[in-house]
Amino acid sequence: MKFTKLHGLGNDFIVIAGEKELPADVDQLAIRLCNRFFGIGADGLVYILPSEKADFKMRIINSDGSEAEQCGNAIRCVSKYVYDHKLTNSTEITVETLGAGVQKVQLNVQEGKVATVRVDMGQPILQGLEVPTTVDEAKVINHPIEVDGREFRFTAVSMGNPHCVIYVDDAVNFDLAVWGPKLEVHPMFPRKINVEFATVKNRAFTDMRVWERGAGPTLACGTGACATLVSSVLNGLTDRQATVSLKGGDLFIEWNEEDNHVYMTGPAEEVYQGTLD
Ligand SMILES: N[C@@H](CCC[C@H](N)C(=O)O)C(=O)O
Repeated sequence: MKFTKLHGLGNDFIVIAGEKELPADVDQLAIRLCNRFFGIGADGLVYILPSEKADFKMRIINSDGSEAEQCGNAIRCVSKYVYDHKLTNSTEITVETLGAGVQKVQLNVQEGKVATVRVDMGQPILQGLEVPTTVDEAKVINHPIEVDGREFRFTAVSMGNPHCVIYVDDAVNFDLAVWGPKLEVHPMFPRKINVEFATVKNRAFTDMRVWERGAGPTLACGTGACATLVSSVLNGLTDRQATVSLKGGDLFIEWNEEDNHVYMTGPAEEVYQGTLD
């Protein structure tokens, strides 16, 4: 079986195309292949499948074997793969996701290859029970949460997958490894959660570090960057267009007032191809 390794700002994926459906043991396969010591190593295993509703379908399995509803960096990688590998010659495509519907993608092609990708990530979900959290409120903004005697305040946003955004003094040096795993499995989050620690630098620029559900600390998270921008607007901290700066690089995020959709623009890169026994 052939695979291709791609990444979006260092959030890396093993991409498999050409299959009709997910294998039955895809959770075990993801755990084995994503292992950085005994496998290929990646944050997730991504399948590009045929779709009845869109040009392509994407499924993403986290490195712990759990399936995610959506992945912003993976959708950029999938978009680059299908164009660069000539599965399409269109620079405007649609990709079906498990939890965020069909997404419209614009490809920026330079010298015959996709350099950056702009994705319509759809409308954010803000109703507390729908994110899901255990808080039954229309919006969960700056809500208290206690972990090991420390109180944080979070804003809940679903981009198809669940996120909680927490503002801290210094996101870049924040101790992700201590607080991330505890918040990920907090009882307030029935399907677990992706945790973003953010520091707003000015109305157009935010530092963010992420602890991902099912994958731990990653260099970047596309849906997490979208959730951070939405949260920052809800908290009155940034404008509706801003750069979210991650460990692996920057994403440009817009939350459009007219259609309520969030748009994400960023790069995707292919690293290598290989064959699995
Ligand atoms: N890295 C991703 C999100 C991947 C899924 C996430 N870990 C989850 O379980 O929801 C992104 O770029 O959005």
